[in-house]
Amino acid sequence: MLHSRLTAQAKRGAFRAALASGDLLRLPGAFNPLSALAITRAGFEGVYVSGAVLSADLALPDIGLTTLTEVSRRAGEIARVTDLPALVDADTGFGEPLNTARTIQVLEDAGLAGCHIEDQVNPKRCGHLDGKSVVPLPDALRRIRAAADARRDPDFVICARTDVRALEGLGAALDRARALADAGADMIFPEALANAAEFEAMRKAVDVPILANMTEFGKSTLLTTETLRDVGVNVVIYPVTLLRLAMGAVTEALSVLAADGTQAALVERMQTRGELYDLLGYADYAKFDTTVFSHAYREQ
Ligand SMILES: C[C@](O)(C(=O)O)[C@H](CC(=O)O)C(=O)O
Ligand SMILES: [Mg+2]
Repeated sequence: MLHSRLTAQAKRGAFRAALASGDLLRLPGAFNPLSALAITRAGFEGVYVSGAVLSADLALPDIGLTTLTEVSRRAGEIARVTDLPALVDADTGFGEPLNTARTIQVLEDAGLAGCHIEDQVNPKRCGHLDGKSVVPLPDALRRIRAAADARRDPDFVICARTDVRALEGLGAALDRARALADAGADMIFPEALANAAEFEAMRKAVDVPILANMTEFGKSTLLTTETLRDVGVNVVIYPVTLLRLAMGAVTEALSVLAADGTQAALVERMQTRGELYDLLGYADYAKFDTTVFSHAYREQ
């Protein structure tokens, strides 16, 4: 009931330990707190909070329009319902290095286990689209140093994302990843690597954990968990997968509803009332209510 019994600190400690284990941690993107419950129930190792999903949820494109307040609030709502660690997309840090420092503290307070900060120029865009650009290396390093210095819980994971691969090639991405790790990044998110061989090269280039972004309709081949494990990836995110599936179902359902004049044909594909209540832990709330009621009754 109320879902998470763990403090944010405990989740961060567990995330650190899991990263150090060398196992592959799978983090599907939650599009709301309820989907975070489903991810938890399904046995995944963590929850990802995507900037693309958060923007889309507000009916906005992913071009840096969302604010720290919006992101931290939604990410906090998601993080608090699960015992799993939640990693959030903090885009470019929401401003200059001083803003990035504040971002880290706000996200710590919101109960996140970590976040990633990228080296794109503002306004940023999806890492799998053309036309993006990155800041010079010294600026990228300043963002990461500011983030690392600001953190109060040493277990809060600061992941540095570099978007250099799609712009300057793999060699430049490997160089930048090394420099970001030296500047204090706990993990590297090399955006838009092409294939398994490139992840393998990244694995060899840095000593810190690396993250693979298995987003659909992008520049990266969709690799299986088996392949990702083989090349030594530590974290895999499926950032927009659940939202894309849900919106696919929504779009189709609307046309069936409009055509048939009833949702009857759709019912068998729905999560049932019973399944929803089970996921929510409805029975536990009812039990709690009874306890409160009996207690109050005895007092009278
Ligand atoms: C990971 C990402 O930053 C996100 O916001 O989820 C996006 C995902 C996407 O747009 O498919 C990105 O890769 O830039
Ligand atoms: Mg993003």
